[in-house]
Amino acid sequence: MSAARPRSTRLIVALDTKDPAQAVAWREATAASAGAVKLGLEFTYAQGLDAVRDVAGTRPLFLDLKLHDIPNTVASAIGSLARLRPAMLTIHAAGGRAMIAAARRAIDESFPSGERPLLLAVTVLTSLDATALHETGVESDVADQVVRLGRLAMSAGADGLVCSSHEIRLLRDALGDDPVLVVPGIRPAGSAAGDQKRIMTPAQARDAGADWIVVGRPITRAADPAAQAAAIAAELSA
Ligand SMILES: O=c1ccn([C@@H]2O[C@H](COP(=O)(O)O)[C@@H](O)[C@H]2O)c(=O)[nH]1
Repeated sequence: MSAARPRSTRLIVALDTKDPAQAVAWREATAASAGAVKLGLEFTYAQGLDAVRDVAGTRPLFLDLKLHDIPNTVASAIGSLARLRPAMLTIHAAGGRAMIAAARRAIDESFPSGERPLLLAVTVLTSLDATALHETGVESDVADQVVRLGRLAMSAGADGLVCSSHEIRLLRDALGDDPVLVVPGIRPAGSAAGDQKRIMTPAQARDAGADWIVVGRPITRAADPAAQAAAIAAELSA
């Protein structure tokens, strides 16, 4: 394991809506508390790439489209996304070594140096527990599968991983401090889990070593999204 480096844990707010005006309102309400905005499948399929660019505005963009296809298609898709200048973009590690390596090459070829997004590989979705994972034919337990896919993705050229808080320490032990760990499945104490299965609080994720936490509904469904985002940011820096 490499020498520890100082880390702070920052907040990404997930703007999960089909409505551009709503997304902009959440972006503005959380601007003082969040270090980046996430736009993903819901918004992109509803409104298209130009709207993604407009809603992100000048905020760092976590473009969470979770690409998963044959290597040539993923590489071409990344070329099409380059005009959005995302700060981070996601692929599924389960797409395999050749797909991850093709994504790496596509980023290096499609983006000017200095403007390349972090290539993040999703390991095991935070909505999956052991039973749901086994139903897909994977017999390992969740943690082993996350570490297996994490090793694969990092050795194939990813910059970081999407995982739950439960696997952060295992990934750090296996891969050291280099991978950027982006962690959804975050629930402030008392929040409904919804469809998320592997959850922790913001402070727990910070203490485990997350670089970024991703929070959607606990902020966007709060009566006061600005106040909720500020409370999460305060919990991270406490
Ligand atoms: O494994 C994953 C990968 C991505 N996500 C995304 O994070 C947010 C979480 O939203 P909540 O409303 O806080 O549950 C959402 O945009 C997901 O697409 C994830 O949850 N798990």
